[in-house]
Amino acid sequence: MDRVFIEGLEIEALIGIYDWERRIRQTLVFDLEMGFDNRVPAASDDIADTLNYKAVSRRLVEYVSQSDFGLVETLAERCVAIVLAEFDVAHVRLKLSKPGAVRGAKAVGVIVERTRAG
Ligand SMILES: Nc1nc2c(c(=O)[nH]1)N=C([C@H](O)[C@@H](O)CO)CN2
Repeated sequence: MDRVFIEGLEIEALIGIYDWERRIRQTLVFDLEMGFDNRVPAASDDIADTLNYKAVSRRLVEYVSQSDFGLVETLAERCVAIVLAEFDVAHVRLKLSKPGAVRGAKAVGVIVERTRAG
């Protein structure tokens, strides 16, 4: 299956389990891979036939900017649910990184892969 990807999408959010984290906004980084048959837009050369990565990015920015969760797991799960429900995507892989959250690590976070049911 072909894929459409979004790499290094930075979004500020209220996220974390500690008191100090509840008082600040932190930058999260989103890397997505979405299963999509790119042969149709390749044949038509029409943006309407694509999985529009700009539209997906905008939707995630809108959602994540307003979100408020303790765990990156929760936010990642909600984001993949939105992508599967609102876009013509059968499969999505999301790497959600929280840079600087652990001293000595460039980033920490989660990777989730979900396939649309049915
Ligand atoms: N698996 C997880 N571990 C941790 C999380 C998390 O969301 N998922 N969060 C924290 C803290 O919020 C941390 O990011 C602050 O530095 C710790 N572990």
